[in-house]
Parts: sequence; structure tokens; C-alpha cells
Amino acid sequence: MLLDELVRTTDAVASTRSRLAKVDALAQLLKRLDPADIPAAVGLLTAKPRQGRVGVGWRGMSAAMGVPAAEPCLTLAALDAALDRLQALAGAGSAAERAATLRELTAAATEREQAFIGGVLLGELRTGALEGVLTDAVARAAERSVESVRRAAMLSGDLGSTARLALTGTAAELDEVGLQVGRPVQPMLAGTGASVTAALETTGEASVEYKLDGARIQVHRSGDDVRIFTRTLAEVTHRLPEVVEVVRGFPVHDVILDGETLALGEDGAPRPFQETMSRFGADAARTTVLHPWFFDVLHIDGRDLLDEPLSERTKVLESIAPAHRIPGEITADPEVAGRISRDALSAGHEGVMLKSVGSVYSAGRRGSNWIKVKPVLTYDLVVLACEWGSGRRAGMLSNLHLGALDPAGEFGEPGGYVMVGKTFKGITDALLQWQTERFQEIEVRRTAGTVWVEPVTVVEIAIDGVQQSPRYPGRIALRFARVKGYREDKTAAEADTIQALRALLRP
Ligand SMILES: Nc1ncnc2c1ncn2[C@@H]1O[C@H](COP(=O)(O)OP(=O)(O)OP(=O)(O)O)[C@@H](O)[C@H]1O
Repeated sequence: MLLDELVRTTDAVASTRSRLAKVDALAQLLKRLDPADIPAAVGLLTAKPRQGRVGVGWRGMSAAMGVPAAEPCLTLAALDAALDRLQALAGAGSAAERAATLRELTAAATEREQAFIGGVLLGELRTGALEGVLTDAVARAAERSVESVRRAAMLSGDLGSTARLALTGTAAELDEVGLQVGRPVQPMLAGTGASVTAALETTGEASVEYKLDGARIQVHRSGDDVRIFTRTLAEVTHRLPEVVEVVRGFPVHDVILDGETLALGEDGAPRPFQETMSRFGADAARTTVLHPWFFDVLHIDGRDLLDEPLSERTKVLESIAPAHRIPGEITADPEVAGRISRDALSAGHEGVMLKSVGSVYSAGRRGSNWIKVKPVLTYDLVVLACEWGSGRRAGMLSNLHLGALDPAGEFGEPGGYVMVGKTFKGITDALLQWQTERFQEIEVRRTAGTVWVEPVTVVEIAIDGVQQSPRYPGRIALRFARVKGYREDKTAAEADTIQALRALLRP
């Protein structure tokens, strides 16, 4: 299939607000695809290429942009092959070859296709919010239930291969997609509660656990082979040898564990989130030791536990990793839950998670079976621009312009970002240095005092609330926003929404 057909479909999808019409257009496209092209097409449609990051930045992309092709002639297969080549060339010494591959690719693309490829490669995730719609479209095109497609995608961690199986295999084959030790699954996520009492009303009897402010880890072990994945399913095994050692010590052969890892100080108190995350970076120095804590177990020695109630999974966890279980208790009593929350906070943790004891593990779902309660409101927002500082911060990019995701386009373009405030508070000297360099790399334009950047950087912001504001497009502004740290484990498509922030206006 020609790339042109896929790009036209994304334009049609972006131009309508009707979910049904979007699903319909995508289903038509999926049905026409050559089966071999399906995984690549799904990657492009969700702006997450099959190849992962191919290491093309804004500068490289703009340098490669030449005269576009007059007529569409680039096939999906050719684009996919070019991405394979770019990925293989990532690394030192191959800059010239990479530039030539990119130039060749853009020369074969029409102007619209060039813009599309740029958007995908730069991780400009305008279409990123499409995953739910695309899952529906796969179900429609393959005449399978949405639930069976969703489940297979969550358990395989891969919508592209799921789409191919749904469209070319039998219903039974789709239903057989299950957990596989070594292949990461989409993690279960939490809703937000205003207080432990309110959360407990929703969950009923709950496992009330410390909410540690570290990094999510999913650990797969088969014999001595241990693999660790992040929240976005990137493999980080080689970065966390101490976690590998801990898990090798558990009395099991096969296991899949879900947990959180973080750095502790000598006094046992948690170190700042940024210190944990620094261990995940490319040039990570091992100055801190990371400790793993587990709160769930999805599989043990040939037995899948996803559909077992949490109370059962907790017992299994206790039997294999008692010393590495996250602190917590099962209770229905708000007094007890309140005490656990106070203990968590006084030990320096973020808050608590309340999890319904009867709930199954819903991979990839953010529901009300898990509810987080944090005393400080924090939101993950996207940096849209940054202003040059003054005084001590002269010459440094300091004041961040913050945007919230607008999936439906209520205040602008669907999947775009709506500015909700600015802040330069809470930014350490190290972060200031980092962001000054980083933002100039992803710069898209600048005015006298401000550098505008690609909307790809997620930053965690603490706020006291929001207030009405006629100045900002979402008609609200953040109150007392301060930076907690950058969330390199999150993509911009996973940022918090303008709707979630606006909901804070209500008492
Ligand atoms: N006891 C726990 N149970 C589950 N998750 C925990 C626990 N302690 C810490 N966490 C972390 O909290 C997150 C749960 O919150 P949520 O599902 O909303 O993810 P998130 O969007 O990354 O949220 P946040 O920014 O608040 O960490 C998990 O992804 C995990 O990293």
C-alpha cells in the first residue's frame, strides 16, 4: 500500500470529532492493508514506529528536507525498510549514512508525507491518543470483540502484532494470546482519589499500600534469566543489576512481578525521584543503589494469576518475596487506612494506593480498582516553550510554558496541548543546565525572550489547585506551580488532560 493512503486516512480521522467515523475510516484502511504491512501501519498510526526511537532529531530532519515528490509513490514497506536502516545506523560514526538515508526517504515523499514522517520520527504525538480508537477499528475490521482485541494487545504489549493476528488468524488464536514470561504486558494504572476515606468508599475492603515515588518496574524471570521493563515497556535490565540479583534470589523458577524501584539514603529515607530516574539515563552513573519493592505478581511457575483476586496474588507475593513486598495492610477501616497514609508520608513517601481486594489485574487499564491518594496535587504536563532567565539565571532557559493534553480538541486541535501556566520554581541547577541544552536541541522557533520546543518533554508539576483565567485558552491557570522533576518514563501522549485539570475547579 502507498503511504499516501494511510496519511489521507489520518487526515480524515483528525478532521472528524465523531468516534464512530474515526473507527470506520481506520477499519476500512486496515482491511485494505497487506498483512505484512499491518504492524508497520499500526506503528505509524499511533506515532510509535515499530522500530522504537530511531534517533532522528529536529535538526537532522530539517536538514534532510529537500524538494518533495510531486506524486505519491512511497510505499509503507519502503518507509518501514528505511526506518529499519536508520535504526541499524544509530550510533557514532554513521551520521553521514543516516543523513543520506533520511534525504533519500524525504525525496520520495510528497510535501504532506514529509510532514507526516517528520511528525512520527520526532515523536510529535498528535495521533498518539488514537490507540483506543484504533483498537476498536481492529475489532471492527477483523469482526472480533473489542475486549478480545484489547486483552491480546495489553498482554502482548503490542497492538501491531495483535492487529495482524486479529485480521489474519482465527478468533481462538486471538483468545490464546496470553502472558509469556519475558514479554512485557501493559501495566495496570490507578485513578485519583481526594482522600483515603473517599477512595475506600469506591474500593471497599482494600490493600492500602505505600505509594513510593520511584520508577515502575516489571520483572520477568525464567530460571536465572531475569529481564526488567519500564512503565513504557522499554527494557532496562542492564541498568539495574542489583534488582536482577534480588529477583534471582526468590524461591521460584518462573515469575512476573510488578513493582517500583527507588533510591534510598543511608537513613533509609527515599532519595528524590530525579535520583532514581538518573539511573535510567543513557550516561547513568551508578552513584545510588536502587531497591525494588513489589506489589503484584502476574505469573508464577506456569500459573497465570491475572484473573485471580488481588487478595490471592498478595498471598503468593508474600510467599516468595516477603522482604521485598511494598509496605501495606488489607483493611476496610478508614481509621487504619488513614494511619497507613500518615506513616507513608512521615517516612517521606508520596501517599498511598488503595486497591480493591477482589479486583483482577487489568493490564493497561486506568480504573477505579486502584486509587492513588496524594496530599500534594501533581500533574504531568508537557513543556511547550521556555523563557530565558534573568539575574542569576541569565543565559539559561528557565521559565517553562506548560501544556495539558486535549485529546478531543475541546480547546484547540484534537491531541494538541493547551497552555495552562508557567513556572520556574523548583528547578535545581542541574535541571536548569539540562533543560537549557535539551530545549535548544528540540527548538522549533524562537522569539526575543522565548524558545518554542517540540511538545515532547513531560514534566511533573506540583500545584495547589487551578483558578479561572480568561488569559489561557483552556480558561484555567495553575496555582503555585512548581517543578518536581522530568518524567522521562512518560510520553507526551500520556500527559494529564486539560479536562482533568478543569475538574479541579469544582469544589
Ligand atoms: N503500591 C503501589 N502500587 C502501585 N503503583 C505504585 C505503588 N507505589 C508506587 N507506585 C507507582 O505509582 C504509579 C501508579 O499511579 P498511576 O497509575 O496513576 O501512574 P502514573 O501516571 O505514573 O502516576 P504518578 O505520576 O502518580 O506516579 C505506578 O505506575 C507506580 O509507578
